[in-house]
Amino acid sequence: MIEVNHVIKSFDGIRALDGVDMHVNQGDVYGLVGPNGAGKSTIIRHLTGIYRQDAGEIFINGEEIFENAQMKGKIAYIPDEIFYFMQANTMEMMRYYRGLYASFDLKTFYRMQEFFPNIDVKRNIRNLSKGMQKQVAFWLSICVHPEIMILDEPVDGLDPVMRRQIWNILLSEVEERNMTVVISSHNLRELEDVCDHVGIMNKGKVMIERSLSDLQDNIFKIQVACFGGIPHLSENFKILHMSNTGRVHTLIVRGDRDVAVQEILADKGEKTIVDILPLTLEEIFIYEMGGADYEVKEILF
Ligand SMILES: Nc1ncnc2c1ncn2[C@@H]1O[C@H](COP(=O)(O)OP(=O)(O)OP(=O)(O)O)[C@@H](O)[C@H]1O
Repeated sequence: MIEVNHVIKSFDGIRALDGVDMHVNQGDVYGLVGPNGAGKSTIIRHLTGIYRQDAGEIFINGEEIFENAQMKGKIAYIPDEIFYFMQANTMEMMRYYRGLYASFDLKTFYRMQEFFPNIDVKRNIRNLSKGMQKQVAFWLSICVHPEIMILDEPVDGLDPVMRRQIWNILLSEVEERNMTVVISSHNLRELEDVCDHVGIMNKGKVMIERSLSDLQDNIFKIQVACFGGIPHLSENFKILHMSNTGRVHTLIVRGDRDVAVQEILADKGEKTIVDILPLTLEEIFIYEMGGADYEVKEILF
């Protein structure tokens, strides 16, 4: 269980984190999304005990993480920019991980070698491609059998087959051992397939935190074919976006979908055609960020 209560962090007077609240239960696969500079990597560096917050609380399984070596031994972290020692090859890094993590499982290391056929374990890792370096980081981290895995842009730079493989391995660890996963990524299409919870960050805060299914239930696209102008919805709904083509109106709405249909039929008559369409995580992100004043601007020349 990860609990973050009102965490604040400033760098040179700039607030990178401005009161972050975040909750991740054991066994959750939690996707952390947000625009560039939202504070995702900064909060991740707090969850891994690299940074100490200026204010607020961070508890992992009820314990503070900063300078808590025992708790850090239960967490595997793959940063966006991976560090390897100069001249080290995969075997040497594996021995380093074994020394660092009591839970490192040598059998898993050799068993998993077949998943990474392109990695020459005797070759200097720094000479491997960026994607191969990511593979090694993932391979070593999985062998730790961590309670919590924290990943910053985990599949960035990996080819499609390897991406699928990495997600499969990750999800089977979640299923078999109830591992908790926090993933920061801009690849919302892939996150949607693996995450069960989502936190949307903006300007140093988590502005929305929900299960993915709740999030998708609560915001939807509604298409209404009707005469007599824009369909009306009560104040119980927030309309995030509206457009129309002829007499077909498309609304992106936050609220209860059944009630929305009832209200539109009451407003426009029973013969009105109302169609409800689910939104992808990427669409939800774009519309929610539009409401938070960060939207795709029309380009006019
Ligand atoms: N070590 C640092 N020193 C100074 N400013 C920092 C430092 N780390 C982060 N920041 C600032 O904190 C803010 C949040 O940065 P962060 O890297 O956490 O964003 P992010 O959400 O991970 O962005 P991205 O999606 O681009 O990776 C930015 O304004 C960044 O410039």
